[in-house]
Amino acid sequence: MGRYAHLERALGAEVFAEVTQARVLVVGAGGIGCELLKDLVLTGFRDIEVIDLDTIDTSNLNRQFLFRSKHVGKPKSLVAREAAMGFNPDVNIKAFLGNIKADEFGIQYFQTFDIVLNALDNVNARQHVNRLCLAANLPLIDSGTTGYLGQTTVIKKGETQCYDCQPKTENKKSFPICTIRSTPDKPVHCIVWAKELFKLMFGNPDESMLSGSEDDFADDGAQDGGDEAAEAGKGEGDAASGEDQQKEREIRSQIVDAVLKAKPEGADADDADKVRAYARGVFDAVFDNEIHFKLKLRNGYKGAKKKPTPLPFDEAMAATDASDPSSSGLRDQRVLSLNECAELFLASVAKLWAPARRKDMGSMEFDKDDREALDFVAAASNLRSHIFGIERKSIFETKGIAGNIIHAIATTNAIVAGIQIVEAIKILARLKGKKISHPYFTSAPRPESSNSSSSSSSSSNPDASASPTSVTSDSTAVWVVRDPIGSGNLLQATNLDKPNPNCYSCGNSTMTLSVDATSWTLGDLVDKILRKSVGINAPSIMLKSSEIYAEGDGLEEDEIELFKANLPKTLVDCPAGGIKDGTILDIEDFSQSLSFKLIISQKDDFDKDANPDQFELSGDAPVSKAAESSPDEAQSNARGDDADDGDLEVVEGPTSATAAVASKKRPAENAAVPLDESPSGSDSASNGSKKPKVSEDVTTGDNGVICLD
Ligand SMILES: Nc1ncnc2c1ncn2[C@@H]1O[C@H](COP(=O)(O)OP(=O)(O)OP(=O)(O)O)[C@@H](O)[C@H]1O
Ligand SMILES: [Zn+2]
Repeated sequence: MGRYAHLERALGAEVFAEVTQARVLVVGAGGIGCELLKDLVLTGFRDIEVIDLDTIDTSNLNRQFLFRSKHVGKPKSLVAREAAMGFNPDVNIKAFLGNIKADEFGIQYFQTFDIVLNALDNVNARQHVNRLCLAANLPLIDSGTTGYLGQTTVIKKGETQCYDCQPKTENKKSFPICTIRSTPDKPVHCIVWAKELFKLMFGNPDESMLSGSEDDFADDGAQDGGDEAAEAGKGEGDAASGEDQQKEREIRSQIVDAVLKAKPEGADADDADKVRAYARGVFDAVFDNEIHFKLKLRNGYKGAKKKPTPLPFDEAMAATDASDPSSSGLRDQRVLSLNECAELFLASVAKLWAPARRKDMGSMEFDKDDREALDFVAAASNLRSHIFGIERKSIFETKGIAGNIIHAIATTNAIVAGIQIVEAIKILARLKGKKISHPYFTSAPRPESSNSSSSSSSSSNPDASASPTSVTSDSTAVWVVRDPIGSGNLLQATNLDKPNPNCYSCGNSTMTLSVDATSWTLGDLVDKILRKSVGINAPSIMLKSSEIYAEGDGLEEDEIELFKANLPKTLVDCPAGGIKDGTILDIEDFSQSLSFKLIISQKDDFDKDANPDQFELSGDAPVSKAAESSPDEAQSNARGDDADDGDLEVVEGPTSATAAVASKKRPAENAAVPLDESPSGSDSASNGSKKPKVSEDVTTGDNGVICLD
């Protein structure tokens, strides 16, 4: 124990003993997860399990210090385990390569732990862990970072807000199509355009807004002022705009010809000169001819802050501008010269046409980690930026913008992981009713007024700090901020919020049902639980966004038949993946204006005498929300439902993983602290809402913008 003597002194022998005995689950072995494992082992924790679904990528090595280049391609969890055990071979770490959402990690699995530490990068997995921790009544410590900003929070059923208590508002940014096509004035506009060109050249051209289908013209027409303009009728402007549109169409079809019809086919594709000629043809079409012709139109580039200048290929190749001398020598960190951009454009097209990649031609999707795709987008966007007089960006910066990421910083990850450990120790001490000697651990959260933002609607949790039974009495949410606040602190603690009573995950309307899902049928569930125990009249049951059962008015004959056919099925054999341990059902009764979540916990060892019905139901029965506003709205937000209004949006900057914990009490200086997550991750919007056709990066329509195209 010698190596831990200092910890024993700080924590006291009793609490330290709890640390050595606690069973800890770490979810994620990426940037934060690696730090957590190292910290846990060095703090004396000995019984740890870690789960991660991914393998190690070269790009992880700069901050995930348990990994070395020889580990690239190996499972993160297993390698992290090996490395962490190197710090103390006596610890017991179990590692799983798998998805935390897999059936094997259900409520029963969670219940074997004392505490759960999240080190995840997406909303969906966080929501899942949150719900399982609620169902298993386990304390969860969540964390996240975005660049220099970070945050940790503690979640405990009934005591604090859970991850779903605050609806997540995605930080979506939309760009009008005409900005992307004709009037860019920021690097991001050119990068979005370059991704559309990538789609046109290598992906599904129909999905590229540069393909210029007739539909697009119709849409654009609507933007031009829509019905009113159409009705205003026959003015000269309209005639001009009609003429312009005709020419515009011609220009666009020339581009499409250069990109699609001139594609090197068959043997030509193996001929380097032919591929280069193709790349050159595209260059001429989009960087020279289009600009040249559109400038001649009456309304050409109307609304552009700065008129573009065509860029003939030879001019680009002969350019002698230096690449940014102030930046480092690394190619990705430098702003490339014009000549380098042109060369990179040709070279990346050639590499994307290499035989190994050709099978994906026509279906490629831009991926920021795909070297050639990134080079292409960096080259094309910078060439366009030059044409429109917009500042150019390094490949590294382009990667961030194109992939909607904020680069992770190792130090921030290390800080939040350290805080998670401190918070974990506080909770463990409370759980076991032990006192920690060191004052750091027992100082109560600071008063909200001293550090909260202007929002006053957020309620602190005086109950939690006051109640001796609460395990989160000493717990705080902690913010890592970029600029020192007050006395020079970069860390700021705030009280934990009380649970939101209307939360669909932890609010009153959550019940847990323990049954044997392999023998109970859906009919049993409807009859014994929903009707007899909960008192539902006309239940509708949703499983992962699919309705598996419903009754009541307004159903078609064939629907009724379909639902009835599900009743004799055992729970595990129900549609949409079945109902099993950890499944969360959304139950609704429209006739009573009532809805709640039913969490299933697998159990088959009931005492048949004491419990002849062989089920246990816990939680408060739902109450009718007829008079209240329904939580559905919040729910759909939090799930990232897209409003189906045909708008196309780009998620800019960090999303809300964090809004999660980042409720209203964040320090004012720190306007948006999101958790570590690639906002482009589609995980957060996975409920099958219809994806817009053109592009996820671009939106149609922007009031008041007159669009030529
Ligand atoms: N559902 C899930 N089950 C298990 N592990 C998950 C799940 N979702 C995400 N993870 C893991 O969480 C970790 C998050 O770590 P981190 O944010 O550092 O991501 P990364 O993929 O390593 O880095 P980057 O996204 O910046 O390239 C990743 O290793 C990822 O595999
Ligand atoms: Zn909640």
